[in-house]
Amino acid sequence: MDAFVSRKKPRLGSSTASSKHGDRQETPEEDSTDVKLAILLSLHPDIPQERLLDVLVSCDGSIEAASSTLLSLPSPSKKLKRPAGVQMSLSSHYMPIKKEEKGEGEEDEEKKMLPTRKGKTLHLYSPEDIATHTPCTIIHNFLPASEANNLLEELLGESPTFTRYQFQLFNRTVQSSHTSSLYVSTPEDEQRQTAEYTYGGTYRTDVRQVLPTMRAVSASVQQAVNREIQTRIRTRYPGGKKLQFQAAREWTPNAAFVNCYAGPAEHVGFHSDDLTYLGPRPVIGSLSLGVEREFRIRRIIPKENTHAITSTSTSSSEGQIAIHLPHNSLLVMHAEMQEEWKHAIAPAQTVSPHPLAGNIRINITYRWYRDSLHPRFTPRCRCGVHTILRCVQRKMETRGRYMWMCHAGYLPGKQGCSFFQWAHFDDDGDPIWSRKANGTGGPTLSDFVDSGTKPAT
Ligand SMILES: O=C(O)CCC(=O)C(=O)O
Ligand SMILES: [Fe+2]
Repeated sequence: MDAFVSRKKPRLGSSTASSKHGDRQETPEEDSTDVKLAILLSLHPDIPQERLLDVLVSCDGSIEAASSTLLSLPSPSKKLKRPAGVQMSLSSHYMPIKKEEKGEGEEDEEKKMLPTRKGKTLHLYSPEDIATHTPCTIIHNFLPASEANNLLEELLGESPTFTRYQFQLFNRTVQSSHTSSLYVSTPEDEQRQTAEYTYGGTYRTDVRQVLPTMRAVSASVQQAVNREIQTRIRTRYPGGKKLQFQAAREWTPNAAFVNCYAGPAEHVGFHSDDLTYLGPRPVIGSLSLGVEREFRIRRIIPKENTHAITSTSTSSSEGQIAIHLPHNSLLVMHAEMQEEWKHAIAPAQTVSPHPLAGNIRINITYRWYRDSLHPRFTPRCRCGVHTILRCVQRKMETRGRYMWMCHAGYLPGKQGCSFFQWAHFDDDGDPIWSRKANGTGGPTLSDFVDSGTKPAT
């Protein structure tokens, strides 16, 4: 939620949003969002605080713009699930850009400018539009229908015991609106995840072993995601080459957050996924089941300062993009996503019930935790909490650089030790340590797909 910062707040010790789930990445340069939120709350007392915050983010922190956006929103009773009159294809909206701006490895730029506007949301449905205008690609009807239903039922069976994570927001401890759980491949990994990995500075207690259908499906996810990555590199990245710090190796998921949104109001606010174990330029495979919901994305780095790639219109005047995620769709968040965009699942006023799930949406985000970023290797700060990896997003002079920093300042009742260290990576995104790392070798997480054959180290 760092898009609306206009003045600096103390580096550490002041609270901001952070999560057990570990999926929020916010820079230390954030400011008095609480003041802005309080003003908005006084102007719009009937609108939930989280909604106000989302709109404030989408308006770059401008109270005036947020307030007029809120006034123009339909009242709850009028809101439609799929907005009427919304474009189903963008072909009629393309605006040409100059030929000389074309990059090698990029598709024809003629079609690429996107009519997003601040405070407005552009709805995208087709895989072609999504690939062209966002850092994501989507595969609809990804699994055979019966397998998708089996997976949905398997996870619906588990979801009543999922938990809400807690995080700090404006000096208050609040709970996530939706529930989730973390899945890994083996019982040993379950144990390691609870004992060794921290999320937002605390250990996770709710870690589970992948269930049979989920494991079976992982192979298809792995295959499809790797295919999408290669297509993306070939067709969209400068010179047809992977991005700097993007892994060169095959993407092999070994951890997955399963999210449950039980009803239209459950949502997740704008965030970037935590890079601490994924490393820079990560790719995430996100499988949606049950009720269709809107995945909102918003660019946070001006296009001219990015490493790439997807050609949307120019930076600061862009609004949000909503990607519609129907049952059985696989969304791939590509390597440009986490550092340059934020994403959210927007609250909905209504949803169309799904025959098996009712009003519930289940989502699996398949992730690849790098062995080289196991917490035994990463820097420890003076207060004993694992450091977290962040990318500088706002500060112009250091934008795009990575840093290890203390997370304690974001925990309830804890002041950070202000530990800070620049992070260095090789071209494939594995860390280069200036001093000897904290540990050498040792067990790492097993891959979902071939954990049976991978030697236990
Ligand atoms: O539910 C989704 O599609 C996204 C969830 C998400 O952003 C996350 O788990 O980090
Ligand atoms: Fe996320």
